Amino acid sequence: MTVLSRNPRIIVALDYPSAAPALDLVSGLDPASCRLKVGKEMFTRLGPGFVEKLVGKGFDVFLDLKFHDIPNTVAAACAAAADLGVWMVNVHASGGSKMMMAARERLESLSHRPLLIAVTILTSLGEKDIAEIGFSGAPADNVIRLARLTADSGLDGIVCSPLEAAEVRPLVGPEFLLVTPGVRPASAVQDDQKRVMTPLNALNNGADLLVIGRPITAADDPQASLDRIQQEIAGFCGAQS
Ligand SMILES: O=C(O)c1cc(=O)[nH]c(=O)n1[C@@H]1O[C@H](COP(=O)(O)O)[C@@H](O)[C@H]1O
Repeated sequence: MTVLSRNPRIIVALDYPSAAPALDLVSGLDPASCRLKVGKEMFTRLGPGFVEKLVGKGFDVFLDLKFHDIPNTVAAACAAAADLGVWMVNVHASGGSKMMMAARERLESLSHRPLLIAVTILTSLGEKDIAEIGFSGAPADNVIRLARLTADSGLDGIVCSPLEAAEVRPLVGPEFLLVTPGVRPASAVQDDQKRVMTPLNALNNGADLLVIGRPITAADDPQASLDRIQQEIAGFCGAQS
């Protein structure tokens, strides 16, 4: 298993339509104080070279492409991600245990083995949304079910909302990573997220890593916004390090 230091706790989601504003923000950041996420928008526009550039600057990069396909395809895609030098990669837990195990086994065969986590129930979905796609019960019940499946498949953690972290933690043990988007400072708008919590409450609820995008990237002063969030959680991070 890849060794993980929980700190730094914040993963900045670089969801920008072009490289310039992302690189502008990144130029003021210290790899020791935050991690970065590249998702579908930037990867589709800018490709692997952009990811390698961030890795080259010394950042832990979470490549968030949420793979969901047949086991062989997902395993090969995860290996391609590993070749970029990324720190973490994700798949959808609803792709099933065979898919997740194939991805894990492929990564285990490599010299650079990124962390592998699975998305449970997207944080933009509420109970009605998941009913529409055939999931019964509350989002939390489904997160718990998929968290167990992910842990049994030998992955390193899950993506869930911070609302579910406290319920999931005792089921998966202390080492299993709970990576939580749906994080909003008290003053921020919710955007399209449905299951949200403030950064400090998310950590107190058992989240390990906070994925935060628009509260930082869409702010007038992204750096100041990130600094405020860092200050909000500084006491927690100091106490845990
Ligand atoms: O896997 C993810 O990172 C992810 C899973 C999920 O359930 N919800 C979710 O919002 N995300 C990602 O986390 C980021 C959240 O961005 P903001 O809503 O702008 O903070 C986006 O890049 C999403 O793609």
